[in-house]
Amino acid sequence: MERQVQRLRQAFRSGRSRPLRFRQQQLEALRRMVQEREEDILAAIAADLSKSKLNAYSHEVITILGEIDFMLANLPELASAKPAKKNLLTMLDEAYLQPEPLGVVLIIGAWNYPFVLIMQPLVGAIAAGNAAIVKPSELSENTAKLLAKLLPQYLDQDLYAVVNGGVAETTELLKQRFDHILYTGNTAVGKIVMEAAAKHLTPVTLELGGKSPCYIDRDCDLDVACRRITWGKYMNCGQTCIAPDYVLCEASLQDQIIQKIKETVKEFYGENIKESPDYERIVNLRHFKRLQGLLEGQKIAFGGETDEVTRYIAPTVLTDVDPNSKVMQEEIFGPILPIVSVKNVDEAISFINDREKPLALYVFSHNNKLIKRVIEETSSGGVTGNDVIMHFTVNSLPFGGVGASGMGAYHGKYSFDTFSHQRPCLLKGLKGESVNKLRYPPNSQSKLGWAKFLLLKKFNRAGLLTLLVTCLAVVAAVFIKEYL
Ligand SMILES: NC(=O)C1=CN([C@@H]2O[C@H](COP(=O)(O)OP(=O)(O)OC[C@H]3O[C@@H](n4cnc5c(N)ncnc54)[C@H](O)[C@@H]3O)[C@@H](O)[C@H]2O)C=CC1
Ligand SMILES: CCCCCCCCCCCCC/C=C/C(=O)O
Repeated sequence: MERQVQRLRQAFRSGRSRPLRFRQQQLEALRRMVQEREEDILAAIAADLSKSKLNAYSHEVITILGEIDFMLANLPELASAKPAKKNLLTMLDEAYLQPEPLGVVLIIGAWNYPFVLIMQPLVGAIAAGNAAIVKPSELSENTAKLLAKLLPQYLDQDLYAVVNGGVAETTELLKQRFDHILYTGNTAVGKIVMEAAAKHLTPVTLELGGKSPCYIDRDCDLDVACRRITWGKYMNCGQTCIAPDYVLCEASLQDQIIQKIKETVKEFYGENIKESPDYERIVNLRHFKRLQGLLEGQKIAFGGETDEVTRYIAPTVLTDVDPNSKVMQEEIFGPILPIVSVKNVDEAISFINDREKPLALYVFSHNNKLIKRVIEETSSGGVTGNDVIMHFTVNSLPFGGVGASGMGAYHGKYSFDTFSHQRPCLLKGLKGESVNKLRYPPNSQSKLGWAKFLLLKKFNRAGLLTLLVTCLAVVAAVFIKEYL
């Protein structure tokens, strides 16, 4: 592994990944890969997650094609130097921010959206001019194998590599020195990644999970709210990092919500959910058993059927859930939706604030002021009002967590920035020493006065005019002294 990282570092140092034309070519090759190998990609995702090809396309492929198109359309602007504001001491100089690639970056993906979670960060890493190693999850082995086969066929092999494997291989990989690590997965492993990165002072982006709450206000269209929640909760069989984890609402709403979600489940998946091409399965037996454990001792409003052989768990709603029960202590990551009753929005806000900061927060209400208040008085990675999941799809919004749900963010411009260093550059000429004398020793009261004036003074319009005249006078004096 050490050799592999060295090989990538050498290729990065050659400067090959930097020219915009090269980055564009690699992104175009990536798009060609997705288009030409679409069938293989859909089949791999389908096999990993018991997912229909149609859903594999809309959950994963669309996102990546959109991200590549965004980068290709915006790369020249994103990569360009941005002029910076100057102070009076540097007003004749050139000041700008120059985005530069970080070097060799590592991207570690999770199994639940195995294609998106590798490809979307990779698009950002390439666009920003880096070399990259990607490590897909071993739990989604079909997609992992396919990525290891396809990426070298389309991308520059000296700059981009795939490492496959489980804990042992990832542990070995994490011993190497990288210039950035973007990790997606659970919080416990997030800490392991951060600890390993600290040994090399490598910055990290951690895309973690958490329990994303969903508050339903009394003043709300419950039909619409329940349809949207049903979609976001049971998509991918609940194995979505930003799925609504649990519902908070007043006790009087509980029965209606249960009824409406039940009707929507029937509308979406039919009478026989097991036969529905739109309903996935739990990824493996360990997670299946974990989820079965969360159902123990709970009051099941509907659903609750399980089948170990196919790892099927029916869309389930739990009612009157005790906030101290196990299902409310860990991220559910499955098709189980607990409803916890609260007296009012104040109690909902306290409930949310008493727990770790979630990755997403959802509020449903006709009352925009209430939505804004919940946003104002809580914290979370992202928010969608009157819907779920959808903030993920807006690539002008950074995607990431806060506190225990992660650090850093990506998507669109934010991916480019995550994998770039914004290098501050100040370019001065070699003239103007008479002004510079103000900052050279020996210091004096009058020099300090000038320094205060030039660096601290705030000007109104009239002041600015006076200043302009003063500056012109200074420039004229300098000019006369140095040239005449
Ligand atoms: N914030 C986000 O964008 C997302 C967050 N997630 C979160 O990820 C979690 C689910 O993913 P996991 O089950 O963790 O996926 P996972 O089991 O696929 O693990 C994630 C990655 O970590 C590696 N890994 C596992 N154990 C390791 C160890 N001891 N040392 C080093 N590397 C190790 C795996 O090989 C894999 O590549 C959920 O909490 C979910 O909310 C999932 C998707 C997106
Ligand atoms: C008109 C069709 C619109 C289809 C929109 C589909 C949006 C699906 C978004 C998938 C969400 C993936 C979220 C990934 C989170 C995670 O990695 O867990």
